[in-house]
Amino acid sequence: ISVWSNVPAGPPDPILGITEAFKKDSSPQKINLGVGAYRDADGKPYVLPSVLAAEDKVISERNDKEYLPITGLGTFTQAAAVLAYGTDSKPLSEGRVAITQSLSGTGALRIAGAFLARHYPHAKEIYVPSPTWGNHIPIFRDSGLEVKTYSYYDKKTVGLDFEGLKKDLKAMPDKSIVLLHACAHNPTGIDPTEAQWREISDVIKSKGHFPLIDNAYLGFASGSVDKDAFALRHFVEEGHQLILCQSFAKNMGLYGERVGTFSVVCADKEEKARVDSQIKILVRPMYSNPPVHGARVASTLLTDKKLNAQWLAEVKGMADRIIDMRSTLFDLLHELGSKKKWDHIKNQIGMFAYLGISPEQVDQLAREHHIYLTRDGRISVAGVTKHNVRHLAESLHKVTA
Ligand SMILES: Cc1[nH+]cc(COP(=O)(O)O)c(/C=N/[C@@H](CC(=O)O)C(=O)O)c1O
Repeated sequence: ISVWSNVPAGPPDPILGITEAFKKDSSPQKINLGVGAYRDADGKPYVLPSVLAAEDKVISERNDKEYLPITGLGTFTQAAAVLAYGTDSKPLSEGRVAITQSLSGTGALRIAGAFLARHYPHAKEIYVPSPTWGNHIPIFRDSGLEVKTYSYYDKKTVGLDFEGLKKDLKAMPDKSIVLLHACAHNPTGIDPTEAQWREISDVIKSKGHFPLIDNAYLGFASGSVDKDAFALRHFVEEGHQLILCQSFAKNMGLYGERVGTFSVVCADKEEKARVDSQIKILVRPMYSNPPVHGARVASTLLTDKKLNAQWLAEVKGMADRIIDMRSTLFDLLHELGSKKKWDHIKNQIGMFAYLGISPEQVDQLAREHHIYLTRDGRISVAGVTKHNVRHLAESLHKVTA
């Protein structure tokens, strides 16, 4: 018998599998609201003009294609760190942030899982919000950590279960590892307020928990980098020694270029050097060194003043279009006479809206209305446009009336 006869057929990815189903649908009315990838006003993939301009500049430099260092392109990682931690970040100015380029956000999270499993002395499990981005669970499980959850979403209010969240943080063993979404929580689109972030930081500090911050939407959520970086920068100012995972897939539209960073806030320069050495020991046998093109484009966008200003305007443009579609969908549902409360569609932030509908209603939207979204009722608002928002509103009204 074949050597692989014991390999079972596995299920399609809950998110990427939606796109497969969408592609099979021949209806001209079909809408893909599954994968969290930005679409322009015509529903097309969007390559930011500032990215194209940066790419032209990179290509004109006729660079070589030598290996990058294990931790990637230094000009990129330094600039990416400043973007996230801020120009006046103490740990950065004191030279105590160890950082490596990563294979986008997923790669950064995988390095985080492996680093914590190997070096974190107090626990071998990680607490993630319930719900969280689907891929978080296998990333940390495959890294050798046990995955547990803490309360996050309140079905009744389609809002944050803040009391439950604090209760769970207090109930965890001291020094637990806690995953936090820096902004634009996936899949709910529900973020703590600044006041709630301050309380969360206090509870985490009182318990000595370790914050692992996933920042996949910096600038893309509110349109302002500084606003979206509030939680991260507050935690750093409060003295938390955290890990940060950055992705430039969404805010630069560099999805397929796989551009991100993994960084660790250390106690001092000497510790940073030790941590840096262990990051290299982890990465070298994982993929040796990262792809160079996307990092050069991102580095140009972060360091060239004119292109940086253009890029920030374009990120705000993407955020604004999504925010506009939230209001349009809300208004249309109201116009159609829906009796349901849909305020959460407007109040949520970032790429996604968590509709609060059932898996059966999700199936009905696909089967009867050719609208594709993940079974948890999450839609990528980035996939909603002026052309398809009426079909979406009418269909949503029909399945929830
Ligand atoms: C919270 C979060 N963190 C990390 C990532 C990783 O993205 P990367 O391309 O590795 O930088 C994603 C991607 N989320 C969307 C795409 C996907 O599932 O891969 C999504 O939720 O649809 C996240 O939503």
